[in-house]
Amino acid sequence: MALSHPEATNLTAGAGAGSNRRNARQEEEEEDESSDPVSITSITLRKVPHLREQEHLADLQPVGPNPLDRNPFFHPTDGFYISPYDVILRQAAPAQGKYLAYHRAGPRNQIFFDPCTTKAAIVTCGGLCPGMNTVIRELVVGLWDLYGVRQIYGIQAGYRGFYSHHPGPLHLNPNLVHNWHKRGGTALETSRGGFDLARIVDAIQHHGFDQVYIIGGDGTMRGAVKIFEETRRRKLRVGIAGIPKTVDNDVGIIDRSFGFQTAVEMAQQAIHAAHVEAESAVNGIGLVKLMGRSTGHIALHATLSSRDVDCCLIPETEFYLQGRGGLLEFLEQRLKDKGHAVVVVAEGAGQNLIPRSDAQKQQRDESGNLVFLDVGAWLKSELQQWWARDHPQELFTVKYIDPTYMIRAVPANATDNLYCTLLAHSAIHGVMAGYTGFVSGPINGNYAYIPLTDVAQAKNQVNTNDHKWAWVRSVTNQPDFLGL
Ligand SMILES: Nc1ncnc2c1ncn2[C@@H]1O[C@H](COP(=O)(O)OP(=O)(O)O)[C@@H](O)[C@H]1O
Ligand SMILES: O=P(O)(O)OC[C@H]1O[C@](O)(COP(=O)(O)O)[C@@H](O)[C@@H]1O
Ligand SMILES: [Mg+2]
Repeated sequence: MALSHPEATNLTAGAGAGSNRRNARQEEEEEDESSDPVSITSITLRKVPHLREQEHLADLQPVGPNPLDRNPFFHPTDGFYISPYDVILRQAAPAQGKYLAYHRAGPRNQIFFDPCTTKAAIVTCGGLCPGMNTVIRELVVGLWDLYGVRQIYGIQAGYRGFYSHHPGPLHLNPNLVHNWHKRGGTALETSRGGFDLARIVDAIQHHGFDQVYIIGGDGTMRGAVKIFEETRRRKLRVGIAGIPKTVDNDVGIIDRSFGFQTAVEMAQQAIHAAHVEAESAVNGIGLVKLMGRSTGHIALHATLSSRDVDCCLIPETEFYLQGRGGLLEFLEQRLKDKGHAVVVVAEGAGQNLIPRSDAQKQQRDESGNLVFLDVGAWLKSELQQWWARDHPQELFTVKYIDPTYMIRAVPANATDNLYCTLLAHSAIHGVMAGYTGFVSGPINGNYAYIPLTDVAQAKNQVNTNDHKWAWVRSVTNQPDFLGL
């Protein structure tokens, strides 16, 4: 029952049966009656930084009770406001009785920002993802309606927008953003690169922003950590919240990233088209490249939902073309059996197989990400060469579809829209309560605050040893490529 985090000695939990969202005090009480000493050995709380922990802000006091007390649509009753002892457990089934816990997200009874003077900034960075506009919209409407904040600004075109004077921060209000959740992309615009820490924090100071909401992927979150650290180094009173955006679902700790479900749905359409093309040709192969630089979640989920896929290739497992147990042998058999085949390949799969010039090996995008070669185009060419070599007299066709931008540029579906709303509101509640350097996100279905540093490091890869991947292989009956 020991608590590993030295600063949270009040947090103790009882047996882990039932809900994984448990009030630690409640569990402490339960523990006396029905303790199961074997099932839990310790809980480690991943504490989220609070403004008050900074030496120069040690005397910071709440500005008052949460304005939701006076909101006609809310009637806070006992348990409405979240206490610091209310935690979310990360592991539904812990290893060796050890749990990681995170602060539960939601409104606190005291706030540390005066809504009349608060000045909030919102920025979107990196590639597009369905739901970005919904998050922006809900940040604006949430700040305005829940807390009465009126100075809300959109930073345009990513991190560089903080310091480029043209066009400058855009004053946002609920009327302006009213319909944004119905639009794909980001109305604030986005960009890669341009991360100039000193100039970004100078701009935060210059404009007097005391809340900064940063929507972006893994690169953006690494930048957000640096901004958070620099605001502390400069002794600023600024709340920084990250909202993880990654269509690939490659961010760790949280259950899934927003836009992912919309992306899987869109991917189905591409797979369906590839299937129709392949079925309608003699020896037709439909080839679809899906997003996923280091993870194959979209490919995996789309494959399992579609059931038209004959082979799913993801970055987490290697594959090879020639010889026994290779892709070509498998496809030859499929064409013989069915007359057509559908292959789904995640963009990061097979990168090690594609020949590269020295210049290509060095190529990086503006954010410093390695530029991947097009595995779909390479695979198409390999398949065509193979068939021309081995079956020169027989008809054959490969129809290659790359739906990347069609998938990520659409508006979020209903589920993702609701998810974006809860994410944005969770972030606002956390910042208003004085938390900083955190990310809001769902863990086992409950919303939590997670230290930015944890999220910036955590990866979420497909576990190729688990049931889901085994199921993909049994559905497709594809080779395991273990003859490598
Ligand atoms: N390690 C890093 N430190 C600081 N900023 C970074 C870092 N990596 C990326 N960024 C910045 O974050 C922004 C988005 O990064 P990018 O990798 O393009 O997209 P994503 O955040 O979606 O992964 C860019 O402005 C980029 O300069
Ligand atoms: O052409 P762009 O805008 O650089 O984007 C291409 C890349 O963006 C992605 O959607 C990933 O973007 P993020 O890293 O921003 O999430 C990849 O799937 C793709 O490789
Ligand atoms: Mg990225």
